[in-house]
Amino acid sequence: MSDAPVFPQGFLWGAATAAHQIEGSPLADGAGPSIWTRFAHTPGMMLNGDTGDVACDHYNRWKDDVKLMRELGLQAYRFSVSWSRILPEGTGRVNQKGLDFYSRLVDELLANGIEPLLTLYHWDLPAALDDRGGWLNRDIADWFAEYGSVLFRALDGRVKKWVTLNEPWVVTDGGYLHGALAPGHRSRFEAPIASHNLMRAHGAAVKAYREIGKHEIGLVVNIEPKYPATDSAEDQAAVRRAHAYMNEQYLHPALLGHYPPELKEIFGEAWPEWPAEDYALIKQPLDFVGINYYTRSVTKAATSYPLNTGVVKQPLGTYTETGWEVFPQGLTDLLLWFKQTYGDLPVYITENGAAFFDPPTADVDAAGNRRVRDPLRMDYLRKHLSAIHDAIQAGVDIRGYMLWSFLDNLEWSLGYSKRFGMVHVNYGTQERTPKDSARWYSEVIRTHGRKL
Ligand SMILES: CO[C@H](O)c1c[n+]2c([nH]1)[C@H](O)[C@@H](O)[C@H](O)[C@H]2CO
Repeated sequence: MSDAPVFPQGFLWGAATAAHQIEGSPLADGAGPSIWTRFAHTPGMMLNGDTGDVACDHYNRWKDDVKLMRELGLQAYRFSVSWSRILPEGTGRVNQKGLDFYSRLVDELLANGIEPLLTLYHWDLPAALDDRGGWLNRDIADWFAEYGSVLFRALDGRVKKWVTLNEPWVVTDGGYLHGALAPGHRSRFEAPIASHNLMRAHGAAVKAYREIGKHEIGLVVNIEPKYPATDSAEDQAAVRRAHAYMNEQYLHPALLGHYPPELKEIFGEAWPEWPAEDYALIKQPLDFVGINYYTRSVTKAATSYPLNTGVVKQPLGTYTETGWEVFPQGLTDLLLWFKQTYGDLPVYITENGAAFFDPPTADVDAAGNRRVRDPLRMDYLRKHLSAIHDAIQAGVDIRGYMLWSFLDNLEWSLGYSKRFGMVHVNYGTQERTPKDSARWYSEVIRTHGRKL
């Protein structure tokens, strides 16, 4: 028997995407605009002026995409729903054609033996709600619960694994503090308010699910291990701030009912005192947590806004096209920290992957088959799956792995310049070509990890 890792029976192997990154047709069939429709059509916001108007045309090609998922042997598919397809004004009137799109998609997945994992919010807030304050308006907790309830009533039972939010940290840090993502605000006063309302909305949606749904619901966070650049007191303190800001800011209130104290230190007068009932709302019992892992940060004290930390590039490190260090050990370390800090709540790795330079068109090999050779991605994935197996062996309850991403897609404000897909997309022709990593992943799934 080879000593290759074998994953637990029932471990769920899949891949992930998000609505605005793959669907295209953002205003089709009565859908309302989202903040990303607006952001992408605001000059200067998107690299090369790219938009999500076409993307991977998944809104029209969804059936063939599900067929390809089956051919690749995926057991699960994590996707997100565009809120403004369901509720064009964000609340009130339901757009049945929007709901029908996702209902058909779920049925097609199930008919092909693929389990749907549905994310309610992957960053594409209805523009109509942004006009009413969006994540800065405390009413958004009710708006989000209303939206979630429409989907819970329509799809629960066919969908058995729900996620409320994808990465509240990125929504806040990118959308309200640094402005690199929609809605493009830059305020250390707005960021804590948006962040807190995101978590209130998460809690309100979980509460609503407990009244309507009969299956599982969780939260997806992006977390990243922070290692001190030196053992100096300044660098250790910088690690403490960076760790609290990214890794504890969302998991602590959701699972422990309080924020880490460092946030008050970081934001100072911009950190409000929240009412006790907010913490009770946020801390709803969860069935699982999704962890999105990409890289680590070697952290030092520095002058930066508002964290006063910096990341130290590793001279011997390997880096991806997005400038992230390849560091699989960080995933094992992080999963052990999660278990030690929050206990034995089930975990899914809901995103893991990398952008490397993949050619814009597929080659044709000697046998005439289109091929995209991506050895760096295969190496990245192999090492991270091995790191996950190490954590499982150490007792972390990891239930599944969703590779980011099923398709090359719109990398937000970086446009189509970064390719994360296991399947190559020729954006000119919309041709899909499974990369070598996809063929390899199929074998990993078929052998429960023995082919790592
Ligand atoms: C900062 O890394 C985050 O964990 C992260 C990385 N990623 C994400 N979050 C998002 O969930 C995806 O929509 C991105 O496409 C994907 C690749 O950038």
